[in-house]
Amino acid sequence: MALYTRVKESIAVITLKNPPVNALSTAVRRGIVESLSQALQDEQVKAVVFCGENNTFCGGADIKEFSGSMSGPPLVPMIHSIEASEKLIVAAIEGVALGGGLELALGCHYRVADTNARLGLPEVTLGLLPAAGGTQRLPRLIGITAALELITTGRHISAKEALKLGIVDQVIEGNAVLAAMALALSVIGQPLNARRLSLQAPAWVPDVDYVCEAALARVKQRSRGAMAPVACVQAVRAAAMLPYSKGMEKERQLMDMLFRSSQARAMQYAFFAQRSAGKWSLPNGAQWNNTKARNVERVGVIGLGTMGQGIAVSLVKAGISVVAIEVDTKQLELGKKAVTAMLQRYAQRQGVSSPLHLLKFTLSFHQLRDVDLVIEAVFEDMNLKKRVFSELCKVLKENTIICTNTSGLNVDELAAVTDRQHLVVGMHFFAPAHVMRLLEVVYGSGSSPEAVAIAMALGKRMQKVCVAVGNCSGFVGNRMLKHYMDQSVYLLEEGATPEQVDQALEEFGFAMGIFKVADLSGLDVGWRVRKASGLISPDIDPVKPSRWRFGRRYCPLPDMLCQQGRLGQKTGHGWYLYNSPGSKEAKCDPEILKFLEDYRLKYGIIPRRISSQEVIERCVFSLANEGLRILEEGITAGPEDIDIIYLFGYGWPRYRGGPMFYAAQVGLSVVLEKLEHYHHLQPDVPSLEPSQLLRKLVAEGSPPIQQWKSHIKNLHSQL
Ligand SMILES: C/C=C(\C)C(=O)SCCNC(=O)CCNC(=O)[C@H](O)C(C)(C)COP(=O)(O)OP(=O)(O)OC[C@H]1O[C@@H](n2cnc3c(N)ncnc32)[C@H](O)[C@@H]1OP(=O)(O)O
Repeated sequence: MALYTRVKESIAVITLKNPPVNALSTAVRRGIVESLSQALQDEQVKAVVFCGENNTFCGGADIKEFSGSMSGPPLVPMIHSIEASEKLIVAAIEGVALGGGLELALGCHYRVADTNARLGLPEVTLGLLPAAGGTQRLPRLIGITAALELITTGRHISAKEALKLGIVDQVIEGNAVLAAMALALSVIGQPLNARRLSLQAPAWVPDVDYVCEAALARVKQRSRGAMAPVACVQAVRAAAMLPYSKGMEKERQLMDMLFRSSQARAMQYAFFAQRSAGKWSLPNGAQWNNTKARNVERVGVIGLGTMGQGIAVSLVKAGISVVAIEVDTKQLELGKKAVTAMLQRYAQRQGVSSPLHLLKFTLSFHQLRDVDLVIEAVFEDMNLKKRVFSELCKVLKENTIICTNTSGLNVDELAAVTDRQHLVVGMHFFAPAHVMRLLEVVYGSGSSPEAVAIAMALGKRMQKVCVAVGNCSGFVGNRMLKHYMDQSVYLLEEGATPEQVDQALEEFGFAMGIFKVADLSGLDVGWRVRKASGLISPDIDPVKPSRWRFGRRYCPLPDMLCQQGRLGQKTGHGWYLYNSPGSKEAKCDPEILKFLEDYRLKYGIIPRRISSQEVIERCVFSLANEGLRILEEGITAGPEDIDIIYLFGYGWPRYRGGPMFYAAQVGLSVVLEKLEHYHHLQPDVPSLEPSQLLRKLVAEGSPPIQQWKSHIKNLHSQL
């Protein structure tokens, strides 16, 4: 709703009330229309101030309403009547003015913001465009180029930047509502036409066509198949080329197309999935709102390799003191140099003072005696990690949390060597740890809810998107990835090339195809894991290794590449060829094509043409199938957690929602049918066998993804 109040005789204040972000729900829009009409009818009122309750102007349209049938006053005519008002209207922006919230403010004649306010048109991140006049009014206010940048990225900007761009008229420290009233009193009576953005022409740009074409090329390259950024450019171009009313018509047409799209549904799902992952819960009933996390101020980081460096940088950026440990002076100096350089660059870019005083580098475990939490980031070796954990217990305070950054080792086995199993959790960062947003917080069978809460809260402070997951081999992300990778190499055996598989995956929307990713990470990473798990042993023929291990299909191609020293980018060749070791541009390598041909000949495999559809079905459905198994086992609380892991850690295209959402969108019965088909063709690949949960969900009529949790609960109670 909206609250109407009269102050200072001649001023009416309309306060949006819809906690927590005053989204423009049906009730709020009704309230605005009624309050505005009251203000316009009251002869004593000369000016109106719009503001939001609880120092939050407005978070935009109510996204929850998008999935139902919309009712109540529509935004476009509502904002138009604000702009057309004969009485002066000022927006007092505190907290946020986002999406429809900013569009409402753009309909007002003046805008005042407080110094901490954030503004933006983030509709593109929801698969939409600013369709309440935002694509037409903003270019008229700040010019085509700046509007294109803001609308196509959805970036939030500070009040300071908004002032510089001309979006707000004043930025004040203190009460924006009082400042808006003061501004209103100082300009009452002045003509308003010059303040009505729909009546203005966008500032002239010498070559609008060129600017828009360049923007189009940029967004197409960046968004990898997402429709909304392209539509945003088209709408802004209409603002540059057409009169306001025609531009609005174009905005509406484009919005109609986007609003109905599966991409918009996926991105709106992703918005709520991200928030749902933050509301973690454990199988024992502990959850985010019934578990207190004590504060962490000092953290120890053990190991300053690539992961440790990134973790230390993220911690310091969050204002946390770090004691960083290495085994010898040389490693310590190397780590120190890298961390210091990263933080200095960060301070320079942000224009802040360097936070290096928060860092201490040492070789001595004794320096850890005061820390509240440690993150172990040593080499991925169980025995080494166990040794580190035992040593830590000798020096740490008795309530210090011990976290491991393992990417898949058993957290319970590690906890077992400590004197505090309840205080041990996994914090699985993704490389590079100071850049990647994802953090899997892994709870073991003995981890206390408090330890999980502390790790989740620390991750959030480090600006990570945290997902609580149970302890299993590879946790969630890497466990699922294994099946996706297996299918991709089987496809090579059967006739595909690395480029063909990668192209299909990139067209699907992945940031990078699987073989390019493997070359980037280094093929030896997986090789080491396979050696440790007994899949590679000295008695296996290196020239013609078996294609089966432990009774299951196995593809030895990656091992054979490693044996040839083809480890990826770092050696200048892997699945692709690179100009030199370390260079990034992947080129098709004729040697690999020959190698694959010889391999198929040696094993009597007749190559066949493989379609992009088959690549996607086999790689993506086997990934989703494993995700369903993870849900079945209760490793995550819901499908949203899995999707967030893939969106933030594995370059999954946001406009496809995540693997679980994608499976639901394609249709669970289709996924089931395809998996049955591929499993029939590959009976020696157990992971292709449709999961029990998939069969159950299909049998129960393929409920929407939001209802899966209750079906999973029933599955658990039947087990
Ligand atoms: C056409 C389309 C038009 C005209 C639009 O306006 S589309 C909407 C455009 N607006 C946005 O995209 C803003 C979305 N919201 C955010 O970015 C953030 O929520 C925030 C910056 C406004 C606040 O961030 P934060 O303080 O971290 O809080 P949360 O993100 O956790 O949000 C708190 C709860 O509010 C719910 N929420 C937030 N925005 C909306 C919204 N626009 N509609 C409906 N609900 C919204 C959010 O889901 C959280 O709810 P719970 O999970 O706590 O139930």
